[in-house]
Amino acid sequence: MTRLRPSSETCAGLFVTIDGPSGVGKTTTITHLAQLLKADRVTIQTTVEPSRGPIGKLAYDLTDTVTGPALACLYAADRYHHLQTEIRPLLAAGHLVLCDRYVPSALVMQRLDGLELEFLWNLNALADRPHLAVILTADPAVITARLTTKGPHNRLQRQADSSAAEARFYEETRDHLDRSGYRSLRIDTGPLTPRVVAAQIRRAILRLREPAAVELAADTAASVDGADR
Ligand SMILES: Nc1ncnc2c1ncn2[C@@H]1O[C@H](COP(=O)(O)OP(=O)(O)O)[C@@H](O)[C@H]1O
Ligand SMILES: Cc1cn([C@H]2C[C@H](O)[C@@H](COP(=O)(O)OP(=O)(O)O)O2)c(=O)[nH]c1=O
Repeated sequence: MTRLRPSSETCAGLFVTIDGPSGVGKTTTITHLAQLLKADRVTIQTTVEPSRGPIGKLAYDLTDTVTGPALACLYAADRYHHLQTEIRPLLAAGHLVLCDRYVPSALVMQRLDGLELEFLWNLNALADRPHLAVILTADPAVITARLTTKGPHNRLQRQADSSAAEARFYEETRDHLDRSGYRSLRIDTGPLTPRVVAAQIRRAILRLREPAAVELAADTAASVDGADR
């Protein structure tokens, strides 16, 4: 199978993506993670897919009425435009880019529409590989409860047993990403507060940036872990 383009190995910044079933806690975790990284004086930019640009808005608005390969192409088109207009320039300028949903979401959500993993992988083959792909998980019952609190937004999220199906497809997706050379980090968020989840991701990011920084920052991270569990 085709490999995704390695993320700008020559770029100055770091590209970190966060995926996981709808309602698992991606957006909440990113808010905490951004706070932690800003306190570390890391220059970060958060972004989201579908993007806030014209193709992203179209994909979001049409998710209830457009299905299958047509919808998959809309999300992929948004991703390529997002990379070109926003993500790559930020990386080139040395930012840490945190993206709420990326290719793994396509490999899961469009499977809920009956598409094959191989088709989706090939459709996204030219999308840059992130330096770190975080996959948040939890027991499907926990995810369903969180999604119910939030309120499902669209046709894909309202399907019967969608949380269980997403959780299952994420397991397959993560195996596939690992075999394809992605560096992934899986976190079971069931027993953890969002701040502890964020602290775990922060440590992985610091390790990527400069291994020596982990030791320097260990005290702070440990106090966050301990205080919020
Ligand atoms: N680690 C966590 N533990 C408990 N509840 C959480 C956790 N993370 C998120 N939540 C709650 O779950 C709901 C969905 O979170 P959200 O971040 O919007 O999910 P997503 O972006 O993955 O759809 C929110 O009510 C949020 O407060
Ligand atoms: C990035 C991406 C998102 N989506 C869908 C998943 C969500 O249902 C929707 C984004 O809606 P949103 O309400 O922002 O979901 P969440 O808060 O759970 O992240 O877009 C795809 O179907 N394919 C994709 O490639």
